[in-house]
Order: sequence, then C-alpha cells, then structure tokens
Amino acid sequence: MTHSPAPTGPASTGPVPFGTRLRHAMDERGPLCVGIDPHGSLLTSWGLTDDLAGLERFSRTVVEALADRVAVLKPQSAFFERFGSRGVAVLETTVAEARAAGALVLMDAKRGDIGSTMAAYADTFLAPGAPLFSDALTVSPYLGYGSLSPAVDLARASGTGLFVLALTSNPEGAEVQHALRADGRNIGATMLARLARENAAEVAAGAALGSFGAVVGATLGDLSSYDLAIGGPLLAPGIGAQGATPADLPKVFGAAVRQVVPNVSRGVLRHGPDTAALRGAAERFADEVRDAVAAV
Ligand SMILES: O=c1ccn([C@@H]2O[C@H](COP(=O)(O)O)[C@@H](O)[C@H]2O)c(=O)[nH]1
Repeated sequence: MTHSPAPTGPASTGPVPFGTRLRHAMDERGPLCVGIDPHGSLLTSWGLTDDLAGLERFSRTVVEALADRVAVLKPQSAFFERFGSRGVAVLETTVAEARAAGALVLMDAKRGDIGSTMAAYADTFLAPGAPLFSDALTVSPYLGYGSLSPAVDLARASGTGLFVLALTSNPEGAEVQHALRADGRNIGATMLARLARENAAEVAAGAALGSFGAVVGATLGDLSSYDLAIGGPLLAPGIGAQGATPADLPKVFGAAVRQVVPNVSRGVLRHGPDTAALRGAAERFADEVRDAVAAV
C-alpha cells in the first residue's frame, strides 16, 4: 500500500497548502463533508455483523459510493479504534482508498495533549508516509492552544490542515467554550481569534482559504456575536441526526457561510448499504446546502 503525501506545487514552493486544496475541492464538488462513522447500530441496520468484517465492508462501501464525488470524507477514528489494532488497520486502508479516489480525508480523532506528546500525534496523522497520513486532523485546544504548536508546525510543513474545536455542536460544550476570560471574551471566541492569526500569512499570500479551521456546530443558532472570519474553513457538524438542517446554515454562519464545510454522518449513512441510496442522500444534502448558500 502506498501512502501518498499532499500534492506538491512548483519545485520551489513545496506542498500545496491544505486550505488551497480544500477550496478547490469545495468549488469543484460542493462543500459537503460526509462522515464515515461505523456505529454498531448502523452496521446492524445495514445487515452487517458488528465486527471487523462488518467494519471493513461498511467503510469500503462508503468510500466506493462517495469518495469520487464529495469534497471531504471524515472517518471517525473512535469507531475503528474500538476493534483494536485490526480496526486501525481498516482505518489505514479506508484513508488510503478515499484519498486515492479523490476525496480529501479529515481524520476525526480530536487529539490534544502537552506539546511533546502532541508532536507524536501530529506525526501519526500529518507526517507524509505515516500509515494514517490524512489531509487534516481534528484537534482539541483544551490543554491550551499553544500545546497544539507541533501540529501547527507539521501541518504547515506537510501541506495538511487542522480543525480546532472552538464551539462544538453538543450542548455540553458550552460549559467550557462559553466560559468567560478575564478580558470578557469567551473561550470559543478566543480560539477563533487564534485561528485567524494562524491563517493570516497564508491569506495575505493570496490563498483563498487558510489551512487552519475551526469546528463550529451547525446546531448553535445565531452566532453573529462571534467573529467567524478566521480566513480558514469552518467545519459544521450537527446536520441530520443532531437536528440541524442545511437551511439553518445562513442563520448560524451569516456571511461566513461560504467558508463552511457542513458535515453529515448518520443522516447519509442510514441510507446504506445501497450505493445508489448513499449517493442520493449525499446529493440531496449537497443540493440543500447549495440552495441555502446561494440565498445569502
Ligand atoms: O462539535 C462536534 C465535533 C465533531 N462531531 C463529530 O461529527 C460527527 C457527527 O455525526 P452525526 O451522525 O452527523 O451526528 C461525529 O463523528 C462526531 O464525533 C460532532 O458531532 N460535533
């Protein structure tokens, strides 16, 4: 199996930055990100066994159905890790096959640790040649934003990206993310401001989108009190099973809606295992997103 690095630009420029690749994919294919979340209940409803064979079949089916048409596929690492090392081996194959078929792969592993350990997580997912090399990784800044530095540095060097948990889609997130700092800003807003700084040089150099994104739930209602103009993408989970709809996106994100990468996992996956049905569900979400964004 080969593990291809990010595509390179002209010889002197190094790898094409993730944000540039993502913008291109969004323009070509639409902005939808579909999750690969092999819940035990989904394996069962697909008529599969909740074991390694079921995991393998489920993941391969999603890749075959969607990797040649959606901008981003987002494997949820937890559902692979629960099968131990052999589940992780399926994840490796899934990532490689999805990338080979043309999708960008966002690994949803939500890693975050002290800097020295963060460097090892970054090597795991963002170092070219690593078995789990992905185009981008979700990370948690709640050991302090600065603890993410090794991942930021490697992402810049390898043409990959990060999505930092800023304002998550789950109601429990508010306890941490809405907490007020001494300067009166809340923690979520502070993360957005950090990301804007991270993206500034890339955007100033002409990139349409920076490589450092925020996770901002589509479930959160009006976010006009936040500065969402971070120069990078906004991953918006929460559409479908968590209750948000594509039509909510303009209300939630306002003018920043064109930077939004809406994520749907169960809302698409529940239509499997039929490939045509999976494609149809993804297309319906993609159409609804396009209509909602066009209306802004
Ligand atoms: O704030 C967040 C961050 C990540 N997620 C992840 O997205 C998917 C959502 O799945 P659905 O089936 O569409 O609800 C899942 O992998 C979560 O871990 C999130 O939901 N919210």
